[in-house]
Amino acid sequence: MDSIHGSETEEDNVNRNENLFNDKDEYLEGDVPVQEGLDYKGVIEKFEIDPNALKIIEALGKGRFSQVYMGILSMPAEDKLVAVKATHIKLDSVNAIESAGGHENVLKLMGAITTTRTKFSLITEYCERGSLDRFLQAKRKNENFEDELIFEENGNEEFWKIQRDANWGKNYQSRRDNGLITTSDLMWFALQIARGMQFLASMNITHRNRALHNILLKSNFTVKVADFGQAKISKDSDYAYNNWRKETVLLARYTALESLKSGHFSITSELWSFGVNVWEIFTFAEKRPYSAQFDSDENDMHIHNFLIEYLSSGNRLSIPNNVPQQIRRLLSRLWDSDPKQRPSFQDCEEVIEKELMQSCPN
Ligand SMILES: Nc1ncnc2c1ncn2[C@@H]1O[C@H](COP(=O)(O)OP(=O)(O)OP(=O)(O)O)[C@@H](O)[C@H]1O
Repeated sequence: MDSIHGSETEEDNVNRNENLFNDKDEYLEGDVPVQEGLDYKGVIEKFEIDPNALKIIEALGKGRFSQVYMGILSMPAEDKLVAVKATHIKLDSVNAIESAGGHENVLKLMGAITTTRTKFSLITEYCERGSLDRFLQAKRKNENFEDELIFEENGNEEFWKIQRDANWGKNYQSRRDNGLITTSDLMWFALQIARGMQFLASMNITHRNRALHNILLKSNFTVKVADFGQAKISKDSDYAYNNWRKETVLLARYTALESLKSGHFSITSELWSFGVNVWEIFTFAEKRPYSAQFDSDENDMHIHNFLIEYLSSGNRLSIPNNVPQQIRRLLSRLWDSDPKQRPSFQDCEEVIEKELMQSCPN
């Protein structure tokens, strides 16, 4: 599947610039020392970027703690399109990001501005198709999804479209070029997330900030896990504590049962969250997880207790019909209440790769 490439369509850009804001001039003119109390760990010298080498082009979006711009970074050999994330929260994660940026499916840190701007900025590689949740939402909205699963009349056995139509596999590139995505593409996204997460796990980095909007997509359909480590906000001030509380509530829908109970995260709890990401992919991120059972304000603190009760009673997210049987089984194992029973990221990769070989052997 590594050879699969896609080109950007107009429709893919739907919503991408939805959150435009107009304060870039103010940002560009800022030239004061970084705010006092900003508790980032020192970025080693080679990562510090000269602000004069960076030109802001346009705003891309806004997170809860940050504003993101597209920019051009002048480098010795070439000029590069980059994303500039201006953030004012305390970060524990710069060192983690630095050391982790060596995998195809992990967002690459190009540098940081820590000394001369009003805002601390992280400069990362630019992902043309933006966040995966919005990309999928647009595909669903424009009916640009082709389900490749075929069920026998008795409904018990499933086949791949390619098993009934040998030409189907040959045309995947032109389908992508026409803006259509398929079940194989969904599995391809899931596989790449597993690879990125496996890499982070091998470096002992727990992602923690696991929602699908933190997964970004390049024009060639390469997935980049982003924003890892950034939820590790220190608890020693009221401000940070309140943000940490909000973060906990927002991420509860992605959090493993045992972590909801204990507040502790581990590689095995990351596996549960990965399962929720796969569920989001196959539901086109149309709704937040558990919104059928508990749809409320994002800051509703009750979600935490609700989920502990709901999941402890053995309930899980209901898996839609477009999920292939093997992936369905994988999800059930990822959501095992016993963390030891969960498959590893490597196991996940194997299962998804095997399915992809069936559905899209090209
Ligand atoms: N490297 C990037 N390339 C292209 N677009 C990006 C990049 N990073 C972020 N964006 C865009 O900017 C938006 C905001 O990103 P950001 O990471 O600040 O917030 P978020 O992840 O959506 O929310 P939060 O930080 O609150 O979890 C994203 O949804 C995405 O559309």
